Amino acid sequence: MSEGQENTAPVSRLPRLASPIKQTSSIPTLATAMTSMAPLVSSNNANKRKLPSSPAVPPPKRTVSGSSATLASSTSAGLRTSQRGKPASSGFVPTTTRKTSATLSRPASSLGVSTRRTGSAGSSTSTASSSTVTRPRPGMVTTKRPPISSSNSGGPTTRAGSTLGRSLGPGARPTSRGVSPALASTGRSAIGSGVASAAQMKSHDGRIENVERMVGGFKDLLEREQAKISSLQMSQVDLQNLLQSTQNTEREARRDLSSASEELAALRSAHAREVDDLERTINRKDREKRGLEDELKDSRDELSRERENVRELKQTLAHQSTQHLTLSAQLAASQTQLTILQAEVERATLSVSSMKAELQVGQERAREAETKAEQKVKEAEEERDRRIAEIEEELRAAETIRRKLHNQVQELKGNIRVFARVRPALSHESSSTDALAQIDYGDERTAAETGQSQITVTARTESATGQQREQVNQFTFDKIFEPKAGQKEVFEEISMLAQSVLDGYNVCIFAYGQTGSGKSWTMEGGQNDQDAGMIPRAIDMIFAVSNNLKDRGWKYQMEGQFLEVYNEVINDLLGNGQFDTKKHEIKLDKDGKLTVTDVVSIPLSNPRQVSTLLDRARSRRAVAATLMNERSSRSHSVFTLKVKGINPLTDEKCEAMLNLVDLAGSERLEKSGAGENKDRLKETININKSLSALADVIGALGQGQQGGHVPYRNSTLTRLLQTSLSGSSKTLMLCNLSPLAAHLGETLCSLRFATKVNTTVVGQAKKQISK
Ligand SMILES: Nc1ncnc2c1ncn2[C@@H]1O[C@H](COP(=O)(O)OP(=O)(O)OP(=O)(O)O)[C@@H](O)[C@H]1O
Repeated sequence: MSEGQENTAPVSRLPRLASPIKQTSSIPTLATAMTSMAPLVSSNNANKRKLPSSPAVPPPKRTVSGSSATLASSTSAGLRTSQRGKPASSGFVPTTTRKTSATLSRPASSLGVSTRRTGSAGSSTSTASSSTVTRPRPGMVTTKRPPISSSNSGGPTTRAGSTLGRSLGPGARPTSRGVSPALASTGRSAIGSGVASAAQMKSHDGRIENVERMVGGFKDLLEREQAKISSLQMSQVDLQNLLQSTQNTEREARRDLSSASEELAALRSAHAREVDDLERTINRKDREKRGLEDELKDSRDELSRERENVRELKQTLAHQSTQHLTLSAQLAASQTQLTILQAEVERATLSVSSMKAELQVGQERAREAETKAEQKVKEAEEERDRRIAEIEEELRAAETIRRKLHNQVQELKGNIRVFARVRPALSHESSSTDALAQIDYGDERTAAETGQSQITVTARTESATGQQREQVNQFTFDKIFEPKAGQKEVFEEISMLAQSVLDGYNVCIFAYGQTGSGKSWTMEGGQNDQDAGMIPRAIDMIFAVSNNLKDRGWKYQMEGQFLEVYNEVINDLLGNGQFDTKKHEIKLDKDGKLTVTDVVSIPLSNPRQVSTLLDRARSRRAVAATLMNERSSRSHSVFTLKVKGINPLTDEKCEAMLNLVDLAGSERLEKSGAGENKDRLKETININKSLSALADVIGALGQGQQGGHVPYRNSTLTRLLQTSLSGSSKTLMLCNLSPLAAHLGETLCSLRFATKVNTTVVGQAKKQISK
């Protein structure tokens, strides 16, 4: 609330003080009139000395009595108001009131003096004035003209007449109309001087008459003034009474004002508190309103959700009603079934009870039987343990015998054995009869009985005369594998050799044949288990057998190394870096143990490590494309598994090596297509040199040159395989053959080489006993 607004309310609450304000404003008017009249009263005496030059203006009787009446009514109204209620202080003007009182007091005193003088002037006038004062009524001031004679009698009138006579001069004479004696004496003295003429006398008479009229007028005026004075005195009394009551009213008004101010202040503070309270209430209500609006919004949302739920529930209800009907029908059917089943259950319960009784009898019997059986089992276990111990002892003896027999068989078979394997025609190769060479295989039953397999290769040539000639070439080997033979079948024949490694014999299996005849396939094989070649299968088997031999006291340690002979240089295929830059030397100690310097040998604890090892070696192999095979290997690869075994039970030890060799392609120079390429030419020359050195070594061994010279040193390959090609080792050559007619010449060369090896009788294999 603003300052202006605060001030407005109290003012509007003080209408009762309007009358005193009017009264106050009327007081100065009355006072002014009285003040203006005071000189008139006081000038009565002066007028007696100095006559006015014009007739007096009739007195404003109505104004005075009207003012008195207004004043009286205003005063009485103000008093009534004051007595009835509490007048507002703000509407009251004390300063003006005080000023009015002061103004009023002065004329009152002057009037009092004048009244006293008037009273002493004549008893009739004094009486009239007294009666006027004692009965103050507004209409009492009249224009009644007092008789001139009464005016002439009395001191003041005489003094006035003498004064007038002095002013008129010595010529003035007294008149019967009440001219003052002084004036009359003045006229008489003038006449008495006898100087004035008749005209002058006439003029003087006129003047005297005028003066007399003026005197009469003055008297009338005087009377009216006296009447006014009386009236004013009455008014003064009224005013004094009014003043007194006004002062009382003022005091009351002041008290009222004070209490009103206090009340106003209290009201203002209360109002302010109320306003604060209201503002707080409004704020709280606003917050409540916002909260309610939020709640309303939430409620609406919830309502809409509930409606949605109700709608869904109705749908669900309808659906469930349908289901309920269906279920009711099913329930009725089920109850029927239940009744039937309950009957059956009752029957079954009866039979169960009888069975339980039987079961109890049976259980007792079973317990008895169990006790007997446990006793028997215990006896049987003791017998079994005793028997196992006996069998193990027998087994160990049998193992020793088996080893002896196994090696005797191997020796009987010859320490160098030759298998031939013909690969199938590949998908990209023509499978027409003309494309394939005519290769026939001997009877399998005969082969099984004799231990020797035959292969017949028929070569058709045309003579210079155009005659068709047919050359039949028959070869006999330890085993011949037809194209349909899988990796598993081939390995079954090799596994006995691989097992000999665990018996302490050096074993060398090498794949020989022209490029693309299937050497790598036979030795390494494909990626899946079915296509796995001889190397992974041999490793798997050796680990499996070594595990089995643990029961018989054998403990084995194994290491693998993978070397490559390329252009007569040894590369370590497990070495670090992409290319092996180290120079490796082959060393043979006096105990006949062969080692290669600076090659990585990886300890093998499980067969899975071997596939990682083969992948690593394969990526490092020098592979070059030739006309014969798009992925032709131009080097000899030699995988060596070193095995060390110890049997604390039998106090046996053994140490041996398994060499699995994938020889480079054996094709002749003109077939390899390497003639125009120097690198290829060098590769082919080195390959042929090493292979012919291998043939020479085998040939030398075959000629029975025991203790004679065997040309191992003619090639790196024969030096590396020296221990495996000596009489103390077991050697297997796998001769790989192509089925294609186009490769017939190479096939016959390979078969002849293999026959040469096969007929070689190498000395007895010797078990390698480690020291
Ligand atoms: N018995 C087989 N069964 C199925 N595919 C074979 C068989 N033998 C060889 N192959 C396939 O014949 C192709 C040539 O074989 P492989 O690479 O083993 O010949 P290679 O004599 O080792 O040749 P290189 O001397 O150039 O290494 C390969 O694609 C191989 O998969």
